[in-house]
Amino acid sequence: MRGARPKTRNGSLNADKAPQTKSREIATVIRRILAENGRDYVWHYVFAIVCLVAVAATTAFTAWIMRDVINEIFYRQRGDLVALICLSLFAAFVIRGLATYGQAVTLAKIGNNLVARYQRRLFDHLMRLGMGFYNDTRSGRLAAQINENVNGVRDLLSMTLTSVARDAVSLVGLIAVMVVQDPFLSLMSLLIGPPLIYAVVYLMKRLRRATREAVQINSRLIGAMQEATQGIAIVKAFTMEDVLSRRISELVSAAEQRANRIARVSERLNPIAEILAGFAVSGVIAYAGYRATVAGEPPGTIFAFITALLLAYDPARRLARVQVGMERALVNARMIYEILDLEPQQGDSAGATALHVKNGEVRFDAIRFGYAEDAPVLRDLSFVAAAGKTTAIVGASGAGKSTLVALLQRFYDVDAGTISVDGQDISKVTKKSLRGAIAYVSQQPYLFEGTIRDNIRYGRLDATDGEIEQAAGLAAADEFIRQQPQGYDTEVGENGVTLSGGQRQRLSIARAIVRDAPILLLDEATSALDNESEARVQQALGEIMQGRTTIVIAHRLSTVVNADHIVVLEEGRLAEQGTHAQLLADADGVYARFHRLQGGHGLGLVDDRAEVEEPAPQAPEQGRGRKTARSKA
Ligand SMILES: Nc1ncnc2c1ncn2[C@@H]1O[C@H](COP(=O)(O)OP(=O)(O)OP(=O)(O)O)[C@@H](O)[C@H]1O
Repeated sequence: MRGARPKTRNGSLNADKAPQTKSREIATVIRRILAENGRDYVWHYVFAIVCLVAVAATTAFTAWIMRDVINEIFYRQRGDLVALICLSLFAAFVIRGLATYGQAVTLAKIGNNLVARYQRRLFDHLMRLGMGFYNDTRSGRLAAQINENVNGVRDLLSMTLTSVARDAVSLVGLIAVMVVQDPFLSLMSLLIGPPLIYAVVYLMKRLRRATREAVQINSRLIGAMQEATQGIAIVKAFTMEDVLSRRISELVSAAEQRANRIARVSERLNPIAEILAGFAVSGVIAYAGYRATVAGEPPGTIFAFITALLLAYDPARRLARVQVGMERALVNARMIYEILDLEPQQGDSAGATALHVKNGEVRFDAIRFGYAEDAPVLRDLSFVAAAGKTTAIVGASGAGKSTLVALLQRFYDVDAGTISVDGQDISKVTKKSLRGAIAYVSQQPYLFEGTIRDNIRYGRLDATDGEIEQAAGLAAADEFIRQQPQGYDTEVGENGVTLSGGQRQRLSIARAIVRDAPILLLDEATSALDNESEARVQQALGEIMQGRTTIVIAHRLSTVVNADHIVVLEEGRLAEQGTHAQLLADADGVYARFHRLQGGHGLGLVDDRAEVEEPAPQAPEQGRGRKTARSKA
């Protein structure tokens, strides 16, 4: 059952592993990209290939025709052929221009569509990955890596196509022209092939590691910048600007160094290729010059040969370079597939059915759970949150309260025991139906890009505007929403920065009200609320708790006192449970002890004096409780 826990780290993006890429992996990855996407682009590819072959053919033709230009026009003085040769040359250039345009636009279209496809696919996949993945992955870094890598998938395909269909075909055509014109000279020129291939293979190896490191450092840098700007208030409050600037500056330097290293390695190909080409061209000219001067050979053949040789140099250099570029694209594509190949966790079990909630009783039965194998967080925990009642969970920080709430929503799977809703094991029902039956108000409300109305509507997508406004009214949010510049249609800033903590909290309560779910999970906010808005939030929560099974991680004394049932956790175990009065009655109990020692401030409780109704005195210790309560009045 153990699922999306740190084990997913194995597939996490931060692993700094060196890729064991073999050259056939390029073929494997390209085959996979083609198998997954190729079918939809067949006609686009056919058109692009026709264009690329036209480019190659016209290029070879311009070299070929040079022999007739020299021999027929200049050497034999055939004026009648001038028009024909010039027209055919002009036609070749026109065709080449149009074909180049056609292939470039088609390839760009395929490439852009591929990028869009992979972006959609990645996001859909990310939404399905378990919480364990997000525990291990920094969101800014992830976004930067996706952005950087997704282009690699596009480049890999377009580079392959361009290099194979245009450059390889051009090269073959031009070599054919060379061989037909002069086989001996061709052999001489082709001698530079083996050292060039050796240089490419050597450089590719060097480049592979540098590329992966560069992607990782760049995404770390962009992620760090994003985190610094997101936490700008803390940065300023703690005057962290200089420290962060220094840290970012180190990352910037590292990224700069990697980029320089990549440039040095990949650009090394240019001087190597130039030297080899210079060797071939000067060798050919020397030999041809000898034949022309000593043997008196007409210049046409040699001229056509040299034209073909010079024209062949470009595609040959590009083909060599494309190998280097492909190496980078391959690293990018592999990193994309590392994310896509991560198994989504907490999938629905085979034969999972929809959860049917009648009363909404939630039962935790002998739960055991830990985020890591050898660090249990919850141990043999059993209790029942009665249908339609409020159950408060209290316990010291780190006792496992939030973990409990996460398990009920199946963010993680339990290691042992069962959680059931109305007798149905939650691991055997669909996640969608389970989460559909739960409305969750988190301690730190999260607002998404969009308007206030959109943010409330995320509770239930088919909610009408009327229902949204009614929910906002119940959450005591309607008034401040109407005071916003565009009312309900006001765009919220990033995570609602333009709203106060209390306002954000009330919007998230409105979202939960709109959901209209039978089970309510509340992680009470203790911060960011002034007395007035806290009272309003309390009142709003009171509204929606009516008649629903509510499990609340209680921080306020009033919530605990008024709860129907209190569950006290200690180091992941059930320490005791009962009502406030029952728990206080046991003077040696954990709850009473904390209450006594800390006068109501213990157990993570907040002293919200104005809210607390004085409980009936039942035990001597309760006198202290009352004292606290009374002093609040
Ligand atoms: N995502 C996580 N990965 C690993 N360990 C975690 C994770 N979340 C929580 N823990 C650990 O699990 C234990 C219980 O944490 P939990 O958040 O459930 O406590 P809590 O009772 O809600 O605390 P608080 O009142 O401070 O929010 C802690 O020791 C914590 O370090």
